[in-house]
Amino acid sequence: MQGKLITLEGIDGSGKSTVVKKLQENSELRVFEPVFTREPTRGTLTGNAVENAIQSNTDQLAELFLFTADHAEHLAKLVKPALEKGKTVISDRYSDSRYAYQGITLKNRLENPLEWVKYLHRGWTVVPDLTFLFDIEPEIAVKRCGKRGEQTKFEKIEFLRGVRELFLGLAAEEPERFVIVDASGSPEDVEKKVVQKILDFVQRD
Ligand SMILES: Nc1ncnc2c1ncn2[C@@H]1O[C@H](COP(=O)(O)OP(=O)(O)OP(=O)(O)O)[C@@H](O)[C@H]1O
Ligand SMILES: Cc1cn([C@H]2C[C@H](O)[C@@H](COP(=O)(O)O)O2)c(=O)[nH]c1=O
Repeated sequence: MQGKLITLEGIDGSGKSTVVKKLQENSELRVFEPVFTREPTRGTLTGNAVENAIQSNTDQLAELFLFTADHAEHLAKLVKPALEKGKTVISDRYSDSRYAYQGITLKNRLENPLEWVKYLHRGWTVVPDLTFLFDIEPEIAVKRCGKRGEQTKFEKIEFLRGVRELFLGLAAEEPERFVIVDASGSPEDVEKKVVQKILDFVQRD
């Protein structure tokens, strides 16, 4: 039986990675031996190329193709093999980040960047079964990012305001796939909401 793909999305500083670390230590989830992963990937040719692109003044269209190449490698080498073995895969960021972030970075390059980026994925990507959208005010998120050290070009309030709106629009288009989580609470509160929903979802079938 095909495994389930669960993704966590949200603007920088919304607390996804903090909750993922808690999910990895959660004894109730450990029973399902989920495969934890992320985009951009780490320690891969494509992930390293993306990391370099983020740190430099890369052309936004080139950056989109690098993120998308990383997604293709991620699908081929990790996501699809795990799902085919019936594993539950939990990814910290996935394609909805590309739609939301590059939907903004490319807004002056393409007529309808969000739709074009979605089209780029059509026919070969794997659509998640369940996506948690960590929703938070960009002002709070950027303040959190500030506490953890150097900031990337994406961690700017006005930019993240646009990204947040695109994320919320994606969730409104697919209410059966998205669970919007108020990410302004404590890590423990957010983790509790996410864990319960995952348990309900994985045990449902
Ligand atoms: N619920 C929370 N309340 C207060 N601070 C938090 C909360 N969750 C995470 N943080 C802090 O905010 C910062 C960003 O958290 P984290 O890295 O988990 O966010 P993220 O969504 O994964 O960000 P990015 O997408 O940029 O990696 C960290 O310093 C973390 O300790
Ligand atoms: C997958 C993906 C990510 N991004 C952006 C979002 C973040 O600002 C950075 C790195 O992500 P991390 O969670 O902080 O490691 O990259 C993007 O613009 N497009 C994407 O497809």
